[in-house]
Amino acid sequence: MMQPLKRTILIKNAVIYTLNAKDEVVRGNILVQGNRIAYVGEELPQIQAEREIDAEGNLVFPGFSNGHTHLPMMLLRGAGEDLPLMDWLTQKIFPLEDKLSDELAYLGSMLGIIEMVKTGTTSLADMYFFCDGIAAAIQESGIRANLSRCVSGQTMEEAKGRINDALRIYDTYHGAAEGRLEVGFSVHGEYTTGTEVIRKVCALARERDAVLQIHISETENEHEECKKRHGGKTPLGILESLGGLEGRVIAAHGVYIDDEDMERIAGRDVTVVTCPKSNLKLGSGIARVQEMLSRGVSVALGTDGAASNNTLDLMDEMRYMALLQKGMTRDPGVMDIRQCLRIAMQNGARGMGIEAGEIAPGMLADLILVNTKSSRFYPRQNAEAHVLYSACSQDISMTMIDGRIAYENGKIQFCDEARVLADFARAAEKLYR
Ligand SMILES: CSC[C@H]1O[C@@H](n2cnc3c(O)ncnc32)[C@H](O)[C@@H]1O
Ligand SMILES: [Zn+2]
Repeated sequence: MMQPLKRTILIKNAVIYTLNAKDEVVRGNILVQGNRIAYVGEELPQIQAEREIDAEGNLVFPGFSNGHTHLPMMLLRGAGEDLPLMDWLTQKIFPLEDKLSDELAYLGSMLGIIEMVKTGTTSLADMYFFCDGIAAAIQESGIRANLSRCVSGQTMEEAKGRINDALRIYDTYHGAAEGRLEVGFSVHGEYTTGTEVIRKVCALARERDAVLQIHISETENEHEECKKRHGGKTPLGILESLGGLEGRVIAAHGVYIDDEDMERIAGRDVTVVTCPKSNLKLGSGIARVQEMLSRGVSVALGTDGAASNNTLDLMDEMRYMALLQKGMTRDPGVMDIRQCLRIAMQNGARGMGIEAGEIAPGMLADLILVNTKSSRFYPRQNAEAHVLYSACSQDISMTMIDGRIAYENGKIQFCDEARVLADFARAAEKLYR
């Protein structure tokens, strides 16, 4: 018998969907040592683990990765309904955002992370303001995140304070939380931000090899107005001309990116994050995900904020994505199950440069257990189809992030959920007063 090791967790008797290059499914065991996966296979490691989990009847997958969200917008859920994007933003969201603070952003983020972890999310890319509050929630909860302070403004004068704050957030938090928190840079969108400001933020990201996140071609109006203002150039065309496609990019939404745009970004370090529910709810449209994939564009999945979704549940989101693409293309053969799982669990992590999204030795231990006891998993023949088409996030029995159990059998492990909910409710009362 080997010596006991610190923070060693042995998950036994599971059906493991590795999402590795060979797409192997293993009936066996996973050894987690520290924050990484040490072993995956049929053999039972002869080790005295700190914790043994008998996962009989459970499936293991990499955790979901949310490629685009705004955590504090949990506070704004239900605040603006049945409106198109620009009216939603200007009439409902911006006035409430004027009343936010770091304390509110912290509470909104804590509740958002609780919802995410309960629904199997292990990493996220957030762009917002009040990033000190968001960073506190990320650090306290144990989730993995790429965080960026959003910059907008037509002139450098207008954007200067925001750019300085983005740099302060980078200097303060990049690499914090034992490396779980990385900091990127973000631009709200071409339509709210002048070209010199975009150029500057792109350069800051590139110089640091940091991720640049931006809303891109979310609505037809945004896409067409950009072309009118810039001699036919699309938002992605503008970004390219400003040096924005040379580094690592998360392009959120991409509903209207055209064939030329797809050619522009295929093979580059650009991940288009599709947010199907937010796009449906705001009446923005349906992204051409299948077309992007067939042209070699990397696509990941995001929820956007809880004010436009209105959940942060990627299992639900993944199903919307699959069904919409089949319906839109009138081809049930597109978006097969493994491809959907990769988009929801692997591509976001890759876009953020996170070594997760695959259950394999050496990878970060970010994974979920899905319990198959409910009738939703019967008949027993095609469990992965049930995960995509009939399961619900309540079937997730455990979420592990960085080798730590963040959620297990209905209970959040990193905080007192009832206390967070009570604090959040009190703060929201004041916000809406
Ligand atoms: C970039 S975060 C700051 C800013 O963006 C607003 N926002 C949230 N969701 C969307 C969206 O889908 N498109 C455009 N802008 C969005 C948020 O309310 C903040 O003001
Ligand atoms: Zn957004």
